[in-house]
Amino acid sequence: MTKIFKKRRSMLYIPGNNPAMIQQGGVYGADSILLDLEDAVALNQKDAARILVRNMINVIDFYDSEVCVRVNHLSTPFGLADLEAIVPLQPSAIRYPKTESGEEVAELLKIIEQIEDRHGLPHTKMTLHAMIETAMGVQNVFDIASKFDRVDAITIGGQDLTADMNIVYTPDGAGIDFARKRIVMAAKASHIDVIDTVFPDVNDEDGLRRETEYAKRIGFTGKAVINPRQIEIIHDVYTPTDEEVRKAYRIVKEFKINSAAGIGVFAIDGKMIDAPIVTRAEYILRLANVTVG
Ligand SMILES: CC(=O)SCCNC(=O)CCNC(=O)[C@H](O)C(C)(C)COP(=O)(O)OP(=O)(O)OC[C@H]1O[C@@H](n2cnc3c(N)ncnc32)[C@H](O)[C@@H]1OP(=O)(O)O
Ligand SMILES: O=C([O-])CC(=O)C(=O)O
Ligand SMILES: [Mg+2]
Repeated sequence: MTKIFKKRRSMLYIPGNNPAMIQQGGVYGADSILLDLEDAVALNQKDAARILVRNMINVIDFYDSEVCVRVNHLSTPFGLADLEAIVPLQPSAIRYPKTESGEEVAELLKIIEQIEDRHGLPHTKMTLHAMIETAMGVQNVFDIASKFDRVDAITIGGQDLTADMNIVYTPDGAGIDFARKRIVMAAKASHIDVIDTVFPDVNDEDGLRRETEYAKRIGFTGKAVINPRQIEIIHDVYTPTDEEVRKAYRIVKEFKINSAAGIGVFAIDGKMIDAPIVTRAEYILRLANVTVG
């Protein structure tokens, strides 16, 4: 099953203990909202955040945004309570932090499914996003990405990963470049979404654009966001330009005509067109919601 074309360019974190931000969360047009019970919430606010998210999630209008909840890790005193409170409400996805192995995902899914069984819920509606943000997670990422139908996205958490590696997070991303590429490859081999880490300086628009363009170039399908001001830049980077769409349309159209005439390879403006180039063009058209008649 190919699940990679879900529209998930931007995923906006909202601290789970901030009712005003949650209330407003849907108006910014993010593709996804990430209601956070984990690192945006102070230890002494964990219970309050869980109750707030539980009470607000199904009464607030988040418009067209997909709604996901980031829970705490099961090794903390909060993880199980988070799942018990949130799974019955069936957000679009649970984002699970610091995922380190396929065994851990299997254990997590077992707990989620037991909760769903108790509430008479199917095991098919809500998905799981595994965050890869430790060196061990990077080592085991293919198992995490490929073994479970319910894992429909993986993400890199650059802040935690650099902390785990005892290195400094730098805007050039040098320390996490290997991890980024390895995580992308695991996602591509598993045909799931792959979301880049947050860009922490909300005032540095050029830096955000540069990092997003790089992440897109190496294969990420979207990016986590900490502030509404970051959404527009990310959508701009991830939305094909008119020129790209026109070019892709021409490639697919001429490919159809040529294939009908038994021709598999031809040239447009001197550049060779064959099957993989058509596949890339079709991807652009799908992102732009354009069909070739
Ligand atoms: C490493 C990690 O785990 S990252 C994920 C966890 N971190 C988070 O969730 C952080 C979320 N972001 C934030 O808390 C804030 O954006 C900060 C602290 C980064 C910056 O705060 P500020 O400089 O005060 O933001 P700013 O001045 O741009 O806020 C403007 C408006 O946007 C709102 N806003 C800011 N961030 C968010 C957000 N993430 N979600 C929804 N609304 C937001 C503010 O409430 C404010 O609304 P108002 O004008 O109605 O009062
Ligand atoms: O990038 C994210 O999604 C935020 C995060 O948890 C991290 O960087 O550790
Ligand atoms: Mg993290």
